Amino acid sequence: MADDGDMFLNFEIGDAPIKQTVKYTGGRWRDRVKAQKGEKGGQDQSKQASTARRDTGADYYTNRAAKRQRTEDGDPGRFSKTPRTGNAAERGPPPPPTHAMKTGLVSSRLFTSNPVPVTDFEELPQAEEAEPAQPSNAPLSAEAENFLSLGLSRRVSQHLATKLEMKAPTAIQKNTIPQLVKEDSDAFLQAETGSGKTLAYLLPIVHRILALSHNEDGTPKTTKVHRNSGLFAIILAPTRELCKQIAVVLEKVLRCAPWLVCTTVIGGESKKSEKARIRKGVNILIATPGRLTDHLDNTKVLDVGTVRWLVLDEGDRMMEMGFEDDIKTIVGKIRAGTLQKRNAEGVVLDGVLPSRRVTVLCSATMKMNVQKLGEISLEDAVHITASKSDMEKDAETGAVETAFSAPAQLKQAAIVTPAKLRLVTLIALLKSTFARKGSVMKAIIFISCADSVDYHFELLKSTTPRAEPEPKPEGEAPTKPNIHIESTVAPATYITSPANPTVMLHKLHGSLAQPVRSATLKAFSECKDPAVLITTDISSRGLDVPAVELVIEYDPAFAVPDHVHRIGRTARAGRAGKAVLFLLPGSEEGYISILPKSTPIAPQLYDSILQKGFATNINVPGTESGVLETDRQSWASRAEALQLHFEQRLLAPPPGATPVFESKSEKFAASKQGKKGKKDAKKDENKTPDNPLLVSARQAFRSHIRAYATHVREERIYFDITALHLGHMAKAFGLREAPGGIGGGVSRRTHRPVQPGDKTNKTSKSVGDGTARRPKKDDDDERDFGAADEDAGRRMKEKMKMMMGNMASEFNLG
Ligand SMILES: Nc1ncnc2c1ncn2[C@@H]1O[C@H](COP(=O)(O)OP(=O)(O)OP(=O)(O)O)[C@@H](O)[C@H]1O
Repeated sequence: MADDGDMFLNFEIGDAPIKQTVKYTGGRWRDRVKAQKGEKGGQDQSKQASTARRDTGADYYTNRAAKRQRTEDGDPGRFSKTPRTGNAAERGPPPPPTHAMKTGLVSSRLFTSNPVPVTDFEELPQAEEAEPAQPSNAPLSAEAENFLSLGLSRRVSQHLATKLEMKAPTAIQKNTIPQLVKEDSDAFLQAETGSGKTLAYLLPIVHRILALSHNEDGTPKTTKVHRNSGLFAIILAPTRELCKQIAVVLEKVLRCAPWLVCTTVIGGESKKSEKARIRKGVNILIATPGRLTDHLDNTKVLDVGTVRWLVLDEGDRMMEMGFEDDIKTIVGKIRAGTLQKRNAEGVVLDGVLPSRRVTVLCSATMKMNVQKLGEISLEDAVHITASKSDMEKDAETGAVETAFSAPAQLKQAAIVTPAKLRLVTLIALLKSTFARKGSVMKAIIFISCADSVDYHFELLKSTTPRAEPEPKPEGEAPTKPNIHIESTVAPATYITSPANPTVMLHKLHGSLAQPVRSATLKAFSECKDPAVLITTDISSRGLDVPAVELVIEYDPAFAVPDHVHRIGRTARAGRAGKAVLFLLPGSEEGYISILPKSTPIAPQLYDSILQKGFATNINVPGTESGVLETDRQSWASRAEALQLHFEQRLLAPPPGATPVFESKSEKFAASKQGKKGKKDAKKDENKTPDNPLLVSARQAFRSHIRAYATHVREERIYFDITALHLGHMAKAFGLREAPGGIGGGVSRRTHRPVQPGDKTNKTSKSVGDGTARRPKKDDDDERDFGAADEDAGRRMKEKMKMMMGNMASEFNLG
């Protein structure tokens, strides 16, 4: 069945519902055509429609769908590369008729020509049915274990219990702390996400530095230690956010020893002020590799002669981000200098601090590059895991074989959603998640790239201007608006409900200026209202926001270990959590089979999500009634009306502008309608300014498709760009057809509208076929899809060639 409804929509602009010719079904073909012509009121209009139909490529859907049905191999054991197509109606209970079907009003067809999942969902346990498992990353029982018995001083243990409310260690802390307190060997810590690895390495370091000036019982020694006594530890982490987070944890611990000082040196901040802080004296330095290398080269006052610990947190990520050379330089420089046995003030360090330089490598997952990092940085390291039996096994075999998995208490589900329905399913899921106040406080949505994050944030945020803050009583200073979060935090009207009227939307990615990134993360962490963070993989590592109860992978991770880190943002330290993965029907369903799971991942069909999410009205910002008007109150008609609403928003001309057209075919058809020549249409093209949301949608779509081509090689069998239906995927971006310019000269984040708070508008940098190497960055960032790898570039080209051959007219590629 062709997606006929779409072709007429290509002409439609503005908010008002548009009259469409009634679509006739049943009966003989000739009669249907006759009736259709009669309805249209004449030969001319009918001709025009058929031209438009050809131009928009609507026939393509019919042919392609029919072809798919014919080539269906029907082997249920295999994931067919090209999924079956069919109506939702063919797969089970038919969806309620859409309001378009009933009334002849235009709707955006979502439920036709969709691929059918290859999994038999009825056979599988549903997400809700899974038994809750015992938490695997929770603190141990306080009766059985405490920090004092692990060898930490009374001062530190009491501080943890009374001020930080941590009475007992987690399993990884139990196994790490005694080792690092007593021994001086290198260590490789590997444990689940949210299991407390940060304190596992920080506490022994603080304990041993504290021992320079204090006895075991807490009584002071004659030696005094202060910020100028030397730099004793360096902690490296891949992202600025993670560095700041580690610093916050360490500062809390150091409140029991306020004479010790830690600081961060990270990219995106003033080097001058970092130098000044180093000059004032620091005992523990937390840094991103790029910035530390810079300081080692240029900041003379940075003396690493007293450094006893080098911690590499999220080691695999640092390798992945191209910091291998920086890490080699750092390790080399630290090892090169003579180890000072006494500090400048004559305090004897050896015996209390390790008598050699200790390197600690931390990771929740194990990748090949971690082994390489181990070779660069570790010498005879002990492998420490949460389970003693794993450690014993590894010690016996001499190998590091511990499998990584998600925390046992984390509930996981996969929603198999056709591309066209992705956007409305996401909103339905969020709507039902936040339906009741207090049910879920915070959710994180992972999206493939920064452009797409920007677009989804703009699309979902409220369009109504924010209310002015209440005036303060006289004499009181007015609260200053936080300028850093003006463009990254906004109410999310579409996903609210009468019971939960305020949900705050946040966005975070690596192309935002550092003060904006920090302020946004802070706003999300401290938000008292329910909150959603839309983000890239920049937030997948180490981020610890305790109230995150739901993680949505709207775009699957580029490699399985990244998936484990992403879902690990919830279910931390023994808390409950849920993770939902969006997959397309067909080969993507097979991805579930390679995911490490402590509990089964229950695949779910999108129908139930839509049904639940759109059981009630959808709130829409900026309209008089405040809700989305549909003439039928069924979930399916609400879904289609919402999709149409988004498509209309994208096509609405900016205030005071002439209408904007999405494709050449639209321009051509519109020029014919208005009895204009092609020349006039060309003139219009020059005059018509694009709606910024439409520009953003196109850019997001392009970047998303490029990103899709960069899944790791082993997983491309599931994420096959050549099997992706670009037209359907465009719908998930509110676009009526896929924009061109995906495969050719790829420009790096340039067409994105500049937003307040963004870093300098990076100049356009064409990288030809997308094969250029990633530029070396000052610091952390997420993937840059302008510079997709060579292989991805080739596959993109293949895909484009294939698409060009079949449907150049539909997608306007060229
Ligand atoms: N002994 C403890 N008792 C209670 N809570 C703890 C304990 N140790 C750590 N936590 C809490 O557990 C959470 C997760 O800790 P942390 O961020 O160190 O985990 P992680 O293992 O490094 O996770 P990831 O691999 O995701 O980076 C933090 O909120 C921390 O405060």
